[in-house]
Amino acid sequence: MLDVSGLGFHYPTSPDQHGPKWQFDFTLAPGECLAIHGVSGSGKSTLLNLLAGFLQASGGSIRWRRQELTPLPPWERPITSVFQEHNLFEHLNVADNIGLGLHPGLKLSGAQKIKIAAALERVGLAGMGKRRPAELSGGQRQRVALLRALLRGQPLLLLDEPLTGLDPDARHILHSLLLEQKRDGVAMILASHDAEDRHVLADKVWSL
Ligand SMILES: Nc1ncnc2c1ncn2[C@@H]1O[C@H](COP(=O)(O)OP(=O)(O)OP(=O)(O)O)[C@@H](O)[C@H]1O
Repeated sequence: MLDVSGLGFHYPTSPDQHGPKWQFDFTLAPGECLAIHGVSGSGKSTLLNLLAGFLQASGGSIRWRRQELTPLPPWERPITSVFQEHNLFEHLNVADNIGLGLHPGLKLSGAQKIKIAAALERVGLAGMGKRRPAELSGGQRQRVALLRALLRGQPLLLLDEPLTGLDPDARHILHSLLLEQKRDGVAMILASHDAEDRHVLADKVWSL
């Protein structure tokens, strides 16, 4: 169970200004998806960045299976994030970008390489493992970023508009991939403006 309690945050602003402030409280069970939506600037990315550890909360707690996560740096949290900037490494090919999710030093077994090729095929990118990210379309890069995240196998997944701009076929494939993750017990938080994504994936919808 993810238990977020009294998680507070405000962006530092100049002393005579008062920036926006948030306090988040919610729980999420393994396999559940919480969708958050709201107008631009309502704080969706702020919440995801707090959970991922890219922003430090001013108070409150984030507990996963009773472990307190707030003191941990992002890489020690049981969390994978897929944010809007896909953060692919341009000097690595597609297969190696995904392989980083399996082994940070890219020491991959034959079985892991086969797993990467199969994952690429699953999302309609068969045979594209040797390409560089610059040789892919925006939607293809998005799929690579999502695969890298999923193959890491972390129990918590944070998704910031992961399917925006994809064509209907690609969306359909990624919906079934994400539903599979839920069945495997992965808990997810999805920031999405898209009502269909929320309808297909979310167990709870929260308007910020
Ligand atoms: N580094 C920052 N310093 C000060 N204020 C910030 C900073 N980053 C974001 N904000 C402000 O915090 C608020 C929430 O921003 P956030 O990016 O979380 O919104 P969002 O709901 O994800 O928006 P969008 O849907 O446009 O991505 C906005 O008013 C924004 O201007």
